[in-house]
Amino acid sequence: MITAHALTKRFGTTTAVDGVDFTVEPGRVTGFLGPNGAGKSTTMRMILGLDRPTSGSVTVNGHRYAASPAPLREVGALLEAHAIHPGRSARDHLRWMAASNGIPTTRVGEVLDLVGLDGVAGRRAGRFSLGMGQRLGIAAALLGDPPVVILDEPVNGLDPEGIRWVRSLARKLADEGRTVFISSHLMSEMALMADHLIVVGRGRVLADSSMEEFIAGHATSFVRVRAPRQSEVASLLAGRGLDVTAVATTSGEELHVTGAGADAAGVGDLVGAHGLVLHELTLVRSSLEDAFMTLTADSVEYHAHLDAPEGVPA
Ligand SMILES: Nc1ncnc2c1ncn2[C@@H]1O[C@H](COP(=O)(O)OP(=O)(O)OP(=O)(O)O)[C@@H](O)[C@H]1O
Repeated sequence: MITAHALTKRFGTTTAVDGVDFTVEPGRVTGFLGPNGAGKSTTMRMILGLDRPTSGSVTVNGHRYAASPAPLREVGALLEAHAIHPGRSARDHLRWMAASNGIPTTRVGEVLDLVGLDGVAGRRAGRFSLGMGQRLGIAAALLGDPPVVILDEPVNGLDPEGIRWVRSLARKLADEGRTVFISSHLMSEMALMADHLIVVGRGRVLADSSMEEFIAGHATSFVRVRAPRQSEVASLLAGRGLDVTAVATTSGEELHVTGAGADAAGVGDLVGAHGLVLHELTLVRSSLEDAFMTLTADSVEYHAHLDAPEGVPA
């Protein structure tokens, strides 16, 4: 279990992590989601004792990780920038790590097999693709068979097969009862991988809930209606207690209908019973990606202002 309490990290005038509290529990995959610069890597580095908190604390299984006598057996971590000697083979890299941590070298073969690198274990790591490098980093993280696994953006650079593999590995590790903490800036990825979600923006926790609760609370939907006699349809629906908003689009005005009972069939039946004609009736679900963007909109460090003409500040 990982526990952060009022955890804060400042770099000069930048507050990278701003008084966060959270718990990462065993037996489930916890997604750590936030836009670039939200403070995810800094938080993970503090968990691992690589950065010292400015104030507050973070513990792994009740104590500071840096104080652990057998670090690799307690926490396995893949950080974004992992240093591997380019001239050393994958097998030698892992053997060296095992030896310096008192782990039997027989474990090296097991983890190489687990991550699918057994066929290329003798090749120099400097020649590895980004995806192979990620797999090697994950192999290193699992070397000590740790009960706590921390992976910072593990799917970066992986192809779809590799992404699916990370997903099933995370599931397997959680099912074995381990604490699995995975960062990402992609909501779509987290939705498929995590049971629990901690969303951060500008160093603060914006949401901490089960994936199910997050979806129920944030994924919204509305019914899009177009009709030749639009204002009559609008007043009919509003008269039944539905929330109706007229929205101007490039292809003319449309109605967005929300509220209890705002399903496409109900809207269609009601309008039909009053002899009115519809040209469009669509249930539109906002994606989880939209929910994440809305939640973190104020926390994004660098916005792309695509609609601003060149040279004009947006
Ligand atoms: N060593 C450092 N010195 C100065 N500022 C830093 C340092 N490390 C991180 N920061 C700043 O702290 C903030 C949080 O960075 P961090 O890397 O933790 O975010 P992140 O959520 O992991 O983002 P990304 O997805 O881009 O890696 C950013 O504004 C970053 O520029």
